[in-house]
Parts: sequence; structure tokens; C-alpha cells
Amino acid sequence: MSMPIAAPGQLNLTESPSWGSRSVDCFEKLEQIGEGTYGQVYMAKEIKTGEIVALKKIRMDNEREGFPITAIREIKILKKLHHDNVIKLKEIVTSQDDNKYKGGIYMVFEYMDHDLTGLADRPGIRFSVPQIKCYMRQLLTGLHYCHVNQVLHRDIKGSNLLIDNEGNLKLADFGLARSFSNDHQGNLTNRVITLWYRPPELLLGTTKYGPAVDMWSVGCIFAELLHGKPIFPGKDEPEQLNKIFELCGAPDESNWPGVSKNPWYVNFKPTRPMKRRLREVFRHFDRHALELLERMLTLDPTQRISAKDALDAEYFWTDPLPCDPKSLPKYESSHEFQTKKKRQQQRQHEENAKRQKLQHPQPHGRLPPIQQSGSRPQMRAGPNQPMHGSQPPVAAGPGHHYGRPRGPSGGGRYPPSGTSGGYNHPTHGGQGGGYGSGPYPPQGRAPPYGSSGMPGGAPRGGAGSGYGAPPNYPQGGPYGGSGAGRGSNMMGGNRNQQYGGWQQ
Ligand SMILES: Nc1ncnc2c1ncn2[C@@H]1O[C@H](COP(=O)(O)OP(=O)(O)OP(=O)(O)O)[C@@H](O)[C@H]1O
Repeated sequence: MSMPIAAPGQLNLTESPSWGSRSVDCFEKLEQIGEGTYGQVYMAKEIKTGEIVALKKIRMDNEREGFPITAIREIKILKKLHHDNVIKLKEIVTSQDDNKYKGGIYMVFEYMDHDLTGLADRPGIRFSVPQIKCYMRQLLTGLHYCHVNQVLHRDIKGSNLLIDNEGNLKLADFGLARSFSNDHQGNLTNRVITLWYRPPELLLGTTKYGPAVDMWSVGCIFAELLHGKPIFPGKDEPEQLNKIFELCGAPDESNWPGVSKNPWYVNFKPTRPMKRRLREVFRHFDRHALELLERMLTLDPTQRISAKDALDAEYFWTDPLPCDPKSLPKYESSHEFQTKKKRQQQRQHEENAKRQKLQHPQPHGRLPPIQQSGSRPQMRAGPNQPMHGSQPPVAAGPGHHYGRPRGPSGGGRYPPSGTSGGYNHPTHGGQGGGYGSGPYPPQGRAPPYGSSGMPGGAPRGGAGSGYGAPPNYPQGGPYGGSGAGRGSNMMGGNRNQQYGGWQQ
């Protein structure tokens, strides 16, 4: 497989002279398809050519900080990546009328019909095994290309994997991505990657990491595709680690040499033995799938499989083989934002109907059975359950001014957590999830800059609280007070099901 590397100087050669100089008026906005932490995403039509594109508006709420650093990073990185499995940034356009001082800035992307979350969440969708293999192979190919080009994505999740009606899958949303160098592992922030997809080394506070962090997220997505729902739906970092340890076993010096050097290991070291149960829990998975999953969800990042090796795994070379993307069924466009909106409307409708029924009881006659929202048809291959939209609490970086709070609203979406435990937690031993007052951290995405990413660093901006530091934590310690993150989503998973199954 040829894996072109973008030469540093090559970038401007292909750049059209009009980059950044055209007005957004060259496009007609058709409908909103996404609500990113950094602004809305619209489906739009280029008036001159009729070409359909996606316009991502860069939020410029904060006048003090100027142009968002994450947008600068995303643009810079996307300009050097050119691959079939990486979203193509076509140009930047501006508008004058948004703000009389700064104007609006939009990124113009090739349009993709779906994101994986939105697609998986469609009623009636059921992915076949060759289809899952096909998506996984494209995901790994795109990621391998990023890693070869020394780019870490750092936010791999379903809603950032875009799929078109030709069956192509492309990595998108490089807002948290950054360059790394193999020989110099610098201090990077550990507050990246949406919580449910975040690897144990980041949760244990490391600031020296590499491509293996993305591979953990890929493992979570792979398992989710096969299992039918998210496998680690933690509601805060301690609970997230607990869920990981319950399935993957507790880390120690024998299975993860050097683990005890992780900054927060002492705080989260399990006090009871926890065996690896992955093989047992997912024993119904295909043998080769399970083998690959084992290697992706390896606790020790140095032993975790790379994207390149994963592509060579038996799983992709045994029957049924991955299908040709072009042979995949075409679906009506589905983005997580829209499916979520539809679900909300449906829920609202059901509630209204219920209320009306209570107000006007009908003593006689039997009503037809009410269509419950949970009775949607099966989706996905194998043992999958129907999946419903869900949102992991998010994370990433210290709070930031322009990350508009969003995401799950209010409490009660998660069942009470009684399963966490075994932590050597200063005050909350055995009660994972009991941090702070609110069930969620606020949902603003914060960029991985400033404060050098260290937990003790002063977070910029004010998205704090949510899981404030327990009394015994040193100020600025793990998960204290710097709640943050980016609101986002993933492939479905019914809240009511998420503790079912193997996580007894
Ligand atoms: N090129 C595109 N084509 C079609 N839809 C897109 C495209 N880019 C983004 N979207 C839709 O918009 C959503 C949000 O986009 P994106 O993830 O880039 O924004 P963000 O501000 O970084 O969001 P988040 O905080 O959720 O990660 C995506 O999940 C997807 O559904």
C-alpha cells in the first residue's frame, strides 16, 4: 500500500490563489447538519458549479483571544494531509456581515452524506460483517496515513468518521489534532479524546504519548460496532478508568511496565485485583475480530497494535473479506445532529401524547400499543443491540472561552453508578462517579494549548466545575476542578442498556 508523505514545502503548490479570498456568498446554505463545539456545520451549494459542500463556521465569540488556535491547527494540519480516507478541506471563505470587526470565517469541506454515529443510529440499519470490515479498514488506512505523517488525531469517535454514499469513510474534525515527532515525545495535554474513547494512559495523566492513543479509540469503535453499543460509557474519569479495568484488567508492572510512573497512578490504582475479561465477555465475537480487538485494547500503549499492523491482521484477510466500498448500500443522508434532533422531536411527541392521555383518560376500549422509542428495529451485524443516540461526557483540555457549553442536558441520563469501585481514592473509595456535584462536566471543548497540558496548569477560561476536586486532592490534581471537554457524540447506545450485558 503506498502511503504518501506530505512534503513540508509542497503545500502551497497546490493551493489555489483564491484561498481565503472568496466570500461565503458564493454558497447557498441548504440546511444545518452539525453543531460542533466550534460552530455550526451546514450543507451548502456552490452557486456557480452546483457542487454540494459542507461549510463549517469557525466560532469567533471571544474578541480577546482572536482567531481560535484549534481552527488554526485544524487548517494547518488538513492542508498537509491528502488522502482518500481523510476529509478534504477545499478552501476557506469569509463573510463580512457576521461581525463588523472580524467577519465570519468558514472552512469549506467536501460534503459527506453521513457520520458513523448518525448512520448507525438510523432505524433499520444493520451493518454486515464485510461492511464493518470495510469501514474499519478505511479508518485504519486513514489513521495510518496520519501517523506516518506524524499527526495524532486525538478525537477519534463515531461522529468524526464521515461516510459518503460511495461507501468511503474519511477522518474528520482535526480540531484537536497535532503534530508529533517520534524521537521527541514532548509534553502534550492529557485532556484530549472524548471520554468514552480515551485510553488509560491519558486517564492516568501521562503527557508523553503517541499514536497509540488513537488506536485505543479505534478499539473502542471496533468493539462498539460489533457489540452494538458503547463499551466504556463512563460518566467521569474515575468511572471511565474503572470500566476499562473491569474489562481489560487492572494495570500493574507485569502487564504494563512503567505504569506506576504515570502521574495519577497512585490515585487510581485499584485496591482489589481485577482480571482481564475481554475474551470471556466478547467470546461470541468472531475469533479474528477478538484477536484484533485484544491487541487494540491493550493497556500498555507500547504493546498496543499500530494502525499499520492492524491492517495486516488476519481479520481483514479471512472470509468474509471486507467489501468494496462501492458495493455498500446507499442511505439517505444522516448526521448525528439530525438523528438526535429527530429523536428529541419523537420524545417530545410521545410525552405530549402521554400527557394528553392522562388529561383525557379513555376508560373504554383498548388502545393500540404505543410505539415506544425503545422498540426500534435492530441495527448492525451479529449480536448488536439497537442503538440510540447517546453522548459521552466530553473532555479535552482546560476550559476555554469559545467552547460553548453543549451536550447532554441535565442529569438523569445515566443510571446511578453502583458498579465503580476498588479505587484507591482518597475520599471516594468504592464510589466511582461520586465526584463533584453535577453528573457532567460542562461541555465546552477546550484546546490543547496553554497551561502546557499539565493537570496542575491553570486552565484557561472558565468551563470548570462539574466534577470539582474532592477535598483530599491537591489543587490541580487529577480531574479536579478543570472540567472541560467538547460536547460530542458517538455511535448510539441506549442509556438504559449501557450497564447491561457484561458489566454486571
Ligand atoms: N464534510 C462534512 N460533510 C458532512 N457533514 C459534516 C462534514 N464535516 C462535519 N460534518 C458534520 O458536522 C458534525 C460536526 O463537525 P465537526 O466534528 O467537524 O465539528 P466540531 O465543532 O469539531 O464538533 P465536535 O465538537 O462535535 O467534535 C459532524 O459530526 C458531522 O455530522
